[in-house]
Amino acid sequence: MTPVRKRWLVNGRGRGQARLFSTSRMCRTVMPAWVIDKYGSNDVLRFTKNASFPIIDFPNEVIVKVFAAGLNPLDVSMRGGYGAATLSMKRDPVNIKRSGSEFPLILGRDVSGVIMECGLDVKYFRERDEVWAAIPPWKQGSLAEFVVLSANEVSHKPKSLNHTQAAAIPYVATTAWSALVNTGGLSKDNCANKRILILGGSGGVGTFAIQMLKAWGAHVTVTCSQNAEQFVKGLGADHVVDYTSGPVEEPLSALEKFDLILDNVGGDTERWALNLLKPWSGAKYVTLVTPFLQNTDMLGIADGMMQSAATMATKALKHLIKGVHYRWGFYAPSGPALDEIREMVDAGQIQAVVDETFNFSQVPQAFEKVEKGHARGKTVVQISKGGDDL
Ligand SMILES: NC(=O)C1=CN([C@@H]2O[C@H](COP(=O)(O)OP(=O)(O)OC[C@H]3O[C@@H](n4cnc5c(N)ncnc54)[C@H](OP(=O)(O)O)[C@@H]3O)[C@@H](O)[C@H]2O)C=CC1
Repeated sequence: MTPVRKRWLVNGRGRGQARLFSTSRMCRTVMPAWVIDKYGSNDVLRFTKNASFPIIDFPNEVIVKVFAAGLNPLDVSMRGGYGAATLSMKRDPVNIKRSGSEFPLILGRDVSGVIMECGLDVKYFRERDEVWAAIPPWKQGSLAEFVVLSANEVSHKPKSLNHTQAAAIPYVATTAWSALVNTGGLSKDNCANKRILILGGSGGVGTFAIQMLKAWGAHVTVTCSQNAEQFVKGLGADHVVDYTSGPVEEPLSALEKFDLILDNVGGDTERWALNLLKPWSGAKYVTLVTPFLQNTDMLGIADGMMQSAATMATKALKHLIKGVHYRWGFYAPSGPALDEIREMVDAGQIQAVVDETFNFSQVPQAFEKVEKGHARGKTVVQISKGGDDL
């Protein structure tokens, strides 16, 4: 690890644009991180002090020193190779060329930390700004001391949260925002009196979505285990249905119909959930559990995408005939969405729901916890000393 003085660099690796950026005061080539060198179960996780230090390749990028990292079910799936075909297509070709593959791969989609370095085109952030972000799954993740992100994926962290709390929000928040706002068409101005059903309300996405929708004035019904009932009511859920005490569609069918359903559960929910929507009123069912990445993993990019498009179109048409809209929801990176969410957090409308925290040496245990399921909010790993809470 050789410290180098700050300098300006022109990085010309043939991407068709000159890349000017400043290196850090203490320019390092390696850093501590948890990596995987192949896909598999928890034993593929490996701690190293020699992971490649992130590089600013584009002038709109920032390097963030990670104080806390949130884990998501996606990290467990990606550890096993889920999405590898599609994500490899989106990965930085320079990095792939450097190591010959996507490995060593760093997982971890949520980050809360402080900006250490800004590319020359970055206007909105400065070094030492406290930030949070949801890291796209095709980029190296936050289970490392540093991570590089585009400035438009980053947002200033809510002042009312410490880093551990802040790391519990970005990925589930940007997913819920994308599903409810971009796909579902909801906003703070049109939610009042809308009836929303959240299938799977006690996990990461559910606990965030309940709070956001309540802040926007919606009436929120939630399905969860009986032992999570008080927990989700405490977050604002108006009505709770226990899915463990029998087929959940029966009690739900007895309720007034819904304007939107957010499905965090999948499986056989599609068989009955769309019947719970108000027909011919623009009502939407948005599911986060889609076969998109699985299809490309199994069939290859072209066939997998065609298969997904055909499945999506067939289902959308089938339900459109009955007067309801069927949609797939996806995580979408968005600093601007996180800016809006920060305001709601700092206004006391949304709280971070941290299920359990682990330290940096306990990353395998954190994965085990997420893998066991039954989440009540989020699992967070504290990465570096120096955050206000560490
Ligand atoms: N398409 C996309 O881009 C994204 C998709 N996702 C997907 O969305 C889903 C939810 O994500 P996330 O909230 O982070 O996951 P979590 O693991 O944090 O939460 C899942 C929750 O659902 C509960 N649950 C399980 N089965 C049922 C059921 N039948 N009915 C009601 N609740 C149930 C679990 O608790 P318990 O078992 O105790 O009841 C748990 O609290 C995951 O499948 C994830 O992969 C997430 C982000 C992005």
